[in-house]
Amino acid sequence: MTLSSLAADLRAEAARANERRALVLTGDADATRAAAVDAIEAAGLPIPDCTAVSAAEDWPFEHVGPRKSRELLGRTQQAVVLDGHDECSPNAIGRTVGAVDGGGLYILLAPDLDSWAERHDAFDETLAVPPFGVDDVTGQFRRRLVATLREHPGIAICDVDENYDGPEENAVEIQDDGLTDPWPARPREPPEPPEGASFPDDIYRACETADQADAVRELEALGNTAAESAPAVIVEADRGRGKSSAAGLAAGALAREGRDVLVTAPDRRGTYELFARARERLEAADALAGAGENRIAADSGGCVRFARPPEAADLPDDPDAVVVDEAAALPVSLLERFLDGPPVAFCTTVHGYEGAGRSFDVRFRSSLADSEREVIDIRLDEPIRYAAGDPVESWAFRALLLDARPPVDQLVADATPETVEYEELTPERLLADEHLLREAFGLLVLAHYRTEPDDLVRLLDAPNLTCRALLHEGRVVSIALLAREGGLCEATRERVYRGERVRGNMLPDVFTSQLRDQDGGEPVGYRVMRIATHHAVRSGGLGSRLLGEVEAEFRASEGRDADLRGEQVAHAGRQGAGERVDYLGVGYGATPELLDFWAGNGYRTVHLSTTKNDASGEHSALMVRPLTDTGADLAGRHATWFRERATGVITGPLAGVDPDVVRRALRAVDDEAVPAEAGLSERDWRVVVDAANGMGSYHAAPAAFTELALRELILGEADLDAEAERLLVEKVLQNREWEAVADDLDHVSTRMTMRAFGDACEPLVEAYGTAAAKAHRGYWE
Ligand SMILES: CC(=O)SCCNC(=O)CCNC(=O)[C@H](O)C(C)(C)COP(=O)(O)OP(=O)(O)OC[C@H]1O[C@@H](n2cnc3c(N)ncnc32)[C@H](O)[C@@H]1OP(=O)(O)O
Ligand SMILES: Nc1ncnc2c1ncn2[C@@H]1O[C@H](COP(=O)(O)OP(=O)(O)OP(=O)(O)O)[C@@H](O)[C@H]1O
Repeated sequence: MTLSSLAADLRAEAARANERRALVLTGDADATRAAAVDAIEAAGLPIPDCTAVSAAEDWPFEHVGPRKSRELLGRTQQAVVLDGHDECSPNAIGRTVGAVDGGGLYILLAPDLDSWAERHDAFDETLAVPPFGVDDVTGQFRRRLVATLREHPGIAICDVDENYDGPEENAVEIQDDGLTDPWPARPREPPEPPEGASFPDDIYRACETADQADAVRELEALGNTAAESAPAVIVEADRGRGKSSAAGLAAGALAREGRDVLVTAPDRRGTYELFARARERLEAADALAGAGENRIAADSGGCVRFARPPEAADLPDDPDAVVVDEAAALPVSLLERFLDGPPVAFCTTVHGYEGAGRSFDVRFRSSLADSEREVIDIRLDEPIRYAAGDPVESWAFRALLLDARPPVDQLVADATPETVEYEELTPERLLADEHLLREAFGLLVLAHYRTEPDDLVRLLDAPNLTCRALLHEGRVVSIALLAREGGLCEATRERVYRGERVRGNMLPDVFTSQLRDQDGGEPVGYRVMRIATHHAVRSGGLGSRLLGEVEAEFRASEGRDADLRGEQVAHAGRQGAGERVDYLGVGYGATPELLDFWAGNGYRTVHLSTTKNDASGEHSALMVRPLTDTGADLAGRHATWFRERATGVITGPLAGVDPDVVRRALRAVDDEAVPAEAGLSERDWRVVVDAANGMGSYHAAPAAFTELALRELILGEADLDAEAERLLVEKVLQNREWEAVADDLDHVSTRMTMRAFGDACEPLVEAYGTAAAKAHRGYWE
């Protein structure tokens, strides 16, 4: 069999079953590239519908660079060539494989499969974070990838000779023909418009599958603005089931009725299909009044418009309905904000390339249940691009662990801090036990809305990462992914101080370049990149136990020789085994609950970022738990600097932040960062004492109140209740107007707020007042 006939057979079989087939061409880079073009021609695939993702540029069809694979998301092509010679990232595989249509070919180019794992490519370079070099990156992911390619049906593997000069010669050795002799696909019946539907028939006739028509029928609820409790429609599907299109058809129908539909998604490009469907429906009804980049308008006055997630959550211009596409890739705190608005649809990919529907389910369902919303669930199963059971999709799920999930609830329900074992999950251990790997990765996916296939390589191959877990009867119930940071040599520290970025060293980078600490990159820290406890056993102390175990393990390094540091660590093997660790740290999107968790485990605030995370709208909190004297020095000076800049940044860039975030971040600042004396003058104290007695005003000595508020929010010696603390944050630190504070605290009048402010001053005088201050109290008695 020649490459030509194999390509033609694969294509014919794919077309018959409306499935895809994969063709892996291995060997010399140029030879495999030439063979890929020949295979596409021999298969008779139309050139305009083919794309190569490759660092090489000489292709007879569309070509995108290896870092631009995102451009294929949501698109449909007849063939996609992923050129793995220069780099091969799981994200690129995930994004490209879903773009191939039924009847098409997915072509993967790779070096010799037996030695692929040992080679280093450009993607490996991104994993080699200082002080590690690319040689420290292992090839475990590729080893596993090769095994899955060899095991799965529907995947042809051919070795291409270095002197390849045409598909008809014997220049290709077929290792596996990948043919499965499938049943022909059953023809798809066009769906009928359902009875009693309120959207016009043409909307339903435009649906591709019965599942999609059912989804659109349920999405009619978005027009239900009169309902007592506005509905929340959840649309879940794997990729390519037409959920974005369903939302687009519904949005088009609503706009035609004159409704204002606000659409949001983590990435504007991902809403291309949604807008395309809405626009087609308006055009078909001759109702399109205009189309701009982020807005299409109907002649009824309705529209479909896009806003980025944090802005959309403010519900600009009061939309009549909201569609959140790829909702699983957004943080829950942001999704919750849509529950205060009009009818809303959340569309999520169940087994996606970024964010997973399962995690959305686990994390967001309880918020939905607590809301007043009527919840309508829709699931689309029938694939549109290709038939159900497509072997290439099955392979991609397995190879990238897209369907990895934590253990089922029943197996871990009895886990407590007493029943679990603390363990290091080494890549070798995870690879030897596919169950464990799936459970561990499944739990990590839950930990963070942005976990993506590339994280699998990081887990298996990155020299700076290490994984610890608690296991209950062999099942992972709590997991932490730790990144080794710092220990940078002087030259690197100097470069960072001068503004150069240093990869994979988040805390040292912020300490040095943003916070101007020339020595901030010297101590060695382990940053908790991700931590997650199985949802069935949260709040049972497991997360804290895991952090406690990590601390005990790394604290044991205290007595170690401090000479084994810096660049030398790279030679000490993965994660620099044996070096002394100065601190544990963490940086995360700050919410009141998470701040409590970290503070409760002894982590102390050293920074609150002044800019918001693009996707979540949250500010990052950076916290540190020192383990050695060097770590304590670092933590101590940063805590002091944070206290010193706190008033300036809280009145400025953090003025709009949730006061509970500010309160808890400040309470987690080390008490040592606060000077022994409050430093108020006698007159300042008189103003404060008078304020406590309802006289004078905050404006008589704002700096004195600011100093006292900050002191109390860190030390808590006056033991104010939560409401009084919020008042101090909003009025004194964030400098909001009395009306705004009264409104936010649900006070009936500003007078009530001012009185509450006076009441809060009394315990401050008691806790921190000088003798003279206390004496002045006598004046009012
Ligand atoms: C770097 C990062 O990864 S930050 C992101 C952390 N991970 C996540 O948010 C993933 C989802 N959440 C989880 O997996 C868990 O809630 C964790 C890891 C945050 C905490 O693990 P648990 O095993 O529940 O911790 P543990 O039982 O020791 O402590 C729970 C305490 O943390 C706090 N807490 C933190 N997050 C939450 C939350 N979402 N809801 C309620 N309490 C929370 C509370 O103070 C809670 O105490 P309580 O139950 O008495 O109210
Ligand atoms: N009703 C429809 N009319 C025309 N094309 C459709 C329709 N529904 C789906 N498609 C096509 O099928 C493909 C998948 O649809 P869509 O993007 O809506 O699905 P999805 O579930 O959001 O998938 P993904 O997560 O891959 O973007 C797209 O190429 C789209 O053009």
